[in-house]
Amino acid sequence: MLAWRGVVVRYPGFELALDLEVARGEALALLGPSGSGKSSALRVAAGLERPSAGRVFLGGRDVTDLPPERRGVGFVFQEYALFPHLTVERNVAFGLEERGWDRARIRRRVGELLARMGLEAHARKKPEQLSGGERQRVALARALAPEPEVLLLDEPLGALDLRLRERLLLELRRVLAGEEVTAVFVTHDQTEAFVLSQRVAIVKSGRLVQQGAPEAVFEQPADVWTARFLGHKNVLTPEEAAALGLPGGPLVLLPGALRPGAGEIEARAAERLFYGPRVGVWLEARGVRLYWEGPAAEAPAEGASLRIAIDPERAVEVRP
Ligand SMILES: Nc1ncnc2c1ncn2[C@@H]1O[C@H](COP(=O)(O)OP(=O)(O)OP(=O)(O)O)[C@@H](O)[C@H]1O
Repeated sequence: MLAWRGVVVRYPGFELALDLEVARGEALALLGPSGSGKSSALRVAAGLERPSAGRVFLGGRDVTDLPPERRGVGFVFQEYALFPHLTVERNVAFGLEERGWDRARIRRRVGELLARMGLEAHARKKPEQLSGGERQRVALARALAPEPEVLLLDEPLGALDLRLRERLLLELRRVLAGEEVTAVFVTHDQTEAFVLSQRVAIVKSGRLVQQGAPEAVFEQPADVWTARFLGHKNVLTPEEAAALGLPGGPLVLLPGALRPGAGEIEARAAERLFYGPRVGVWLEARGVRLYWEGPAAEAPAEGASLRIAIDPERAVEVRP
């Protein structure tokens, strides 16, 4: 449905080189740290930026030379804010009027989207009268209104507080499934990428380092950098692995690999962090710092000495 083929974007001191395809109906997350080139990839797909080399395909058609409005993509970018002088419903209707939809059809589509986004009560308000989360939902409704085949979202939950993010995350997930749209979104937050997408593509310094289903990528990261970026805390050098009696390395210990209270390895609970539903404990064992997380009832007390076991089945080898 969407493909970057040999796409290169160059700025002073930076180069993005990308070959990537997104299937029809798929939700793909472009995941990477700040400055890795995710937004550039998205802007090239939207037509907001021309690549220095390579082509962009949409539905099998080469759209590299087409302007954004002729690509049939919807996008939600920070800089494309809502029209401040228009009400919520007029914002959502705007693109449909431009496309010459008849009034009855516009009214139907706008009503449907406002209902889906929980915005009916705000239909007559101006953007300045809305909260950040409501504005984000309007932007999403506006992008979805003309039934684009492809939806491009740059940090769609970027500026929101944690609770609102979680709520909008679920809504966005429902919308993506309900609209049967092909979606690509950019984020630096791995949980957001995991929850929303069927596939994640991880970008580092303008290069794709790994792609796959969220669980597959999490359970088998390509290398040490990717493992850490995805949030793994137990990433062991070969020396640390050897100290713990594990062959090979670098190794990533997957969740569930550490069992406190059983086994041969003597350890000390250096820090106990109460997160609410779960407790995190930093352990020191044979000169190696290890992280365990689980329910409070199973967590060792801070300062306690204990024995731990490591399940070698839950240790995966990664490239340095
Ligand atoms: N118009 C531009 N002119 C010059 N350099 C640019 C331009 N746009 C982006 N860059 C540079 O290209 C690199 C990649 O930028 P890009 O916005 O694609 O990264 P990103 O991964 O989306 O980052 P972030 O998560 O911070 O938005 C950065 O180093 C950035 O400074």
